[in-house]
Parts: sequence; C-alpha cells; structure tokens
Amino acid sequence: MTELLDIQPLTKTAFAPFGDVIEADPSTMRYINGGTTERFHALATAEAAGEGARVIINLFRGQPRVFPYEIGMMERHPFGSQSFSPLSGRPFLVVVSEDRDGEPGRPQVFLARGDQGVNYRRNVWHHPLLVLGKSSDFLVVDRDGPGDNLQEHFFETSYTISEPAL
Ligand SMILES: NC(=O)N[C@@H](O)C(=O)O
Ligand code: NI
Repeated sequence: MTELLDIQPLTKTAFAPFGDVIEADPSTMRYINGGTTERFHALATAEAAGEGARVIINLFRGQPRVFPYEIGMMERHPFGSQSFSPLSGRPFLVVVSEDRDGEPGRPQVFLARGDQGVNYRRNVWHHPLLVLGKSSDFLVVDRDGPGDNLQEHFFETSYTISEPAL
C-alpha cells in the first residue's frame, strides 16, 4: 500500500520551516557595480559546523528520475546546510519532512521552477536530488569536513509521487 503525495509550488513561506528559497526576490535586491548589476543579497546562509569544517561549492549533474517515483528514504546532514541551484534552467522536485523524534515525518513535495533554488538548513530531512525530464546541472553549496555528515532513514510506509505536469 502506498500513499500518493501531492505537489505544491515552492514558495518562501511554505518552505520556511525547512530552509530558504534562492530566487531573485525584489525585496533583497540592491544595485551594485555602478548600477550595471542587481545583487539579490543574502538569500540564504551556508552552515558548516565542527572543527575543521568548511563550506564547499560543487556541481551535481543529476539524471532524471522515473515516475511514478517511490520516496523510500530521507536523509539529513547534521553538521551543515546544503543548497541546490539549477544551472540548466529546468524545474526539479524538492522533498522535505519535519522531524518527528529523530525520524522524518510525512514527506512534503515542492515543485521548484528552473529559476528557483533551495537551501536545506542544517539537519533538515530531505530526499536526495530529484531531477525531472533530462539530465540537469546544479550548483551545490554544502559542508565538507570530519565527522559523518549523512544520516539516512528508510520508511516502512511507502510514499509515491506522480510525474508533475510542467
Ligand atoms: N550525497 C550528496 O552529496 N547529495 C545528497 O546529500 C543530496 O541531498 O542530493
Ligand atoms: Ni543531501
């Protein structure tokens, strides 16, 4: 028996319990470089906790998922945040859960536009990158350093996502 999850649009407000939405929010914009550049300032904060930890910048090239897709597990990074910003301009899925006594609760699914990224706050339950349609590149800012920065949880209940209409 599987539970079908609905998909909601990604908005700052809806995503606030889990982290930040990285998008060209006019309220954050200031002109720089003699007015030739718009700076959308401090959209998110990278966290890297622990002795010897550092913030790193990566590229992820994700292959598209096959749908209907089963959300069988969630993960989190106890020592740092993790952000995903699309470089290929394609929408992607973001799946997060509230924490329930150290385990992920019912997953919530967001559809991110191709001009939106997300920053998962440190220790927030999320599903690994979920790419739609075709191979897509993402700029990923997260934490490197000592310690095990990956905690995984495998669900007993099965959750399913249908492919979103784009
Ligand atoms: N493993 C890895 O670096 N990526 C995951 O953390 C992910 O959230 O995609
Ligand atoms: Ni992750």
